[in-house]
Amino acid sequence: MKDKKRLVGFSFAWQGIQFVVKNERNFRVHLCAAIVVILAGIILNINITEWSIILLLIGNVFITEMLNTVAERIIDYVKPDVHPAAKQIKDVAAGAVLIAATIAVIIGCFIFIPKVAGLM
Ligand SMILES: Nc1ncnc2c1ncn2[C@@H]1O[C@H](COP(=O)(O)OP(=O)(O)OP(=O)(O)O)[C@@H](O)[C@H]1O
Repeated sequence: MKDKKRLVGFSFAWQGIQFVVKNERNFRVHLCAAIVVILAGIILNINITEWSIILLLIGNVFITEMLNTVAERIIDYVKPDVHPAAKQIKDVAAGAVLIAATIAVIIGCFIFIPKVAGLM
């Protein structure tokens, strides 16, 4: 019984992931970027520490993007008229994504630029 409940829980979680992939353009952009970075990691043979950092950064961007979607959906569900609090919630959530993505790009450059430069 507990196992069945756990499986149903996973299925709802999977539906949540499918939802953002299907409905959130920005999530798809991050997903494509993650695939490119993973391919680059394979080609450039990055080490286990670098993989750990890259995967943490990718996960961080995905999670932040999903929480941004949660904030947007809650506001849209509650359907306020245009309201400063609604604007602040959406803007802060979007700001979190921007910070996560910017840090991922900067650290990605730290890891990949020396490797690409080493090939030249
Ligand atoms: N109810 C509202 N009241 C005030 N400002 C709002 C409201 N809804 C949205 N906004 C403003 O419009 C911006 C864009 O909102 P929107 O819901 O289109 O999200 P988005 O960031 O474009 O996300 P997505 O493209 O993923 O839907 C918000 O960041 C916010 O500044």
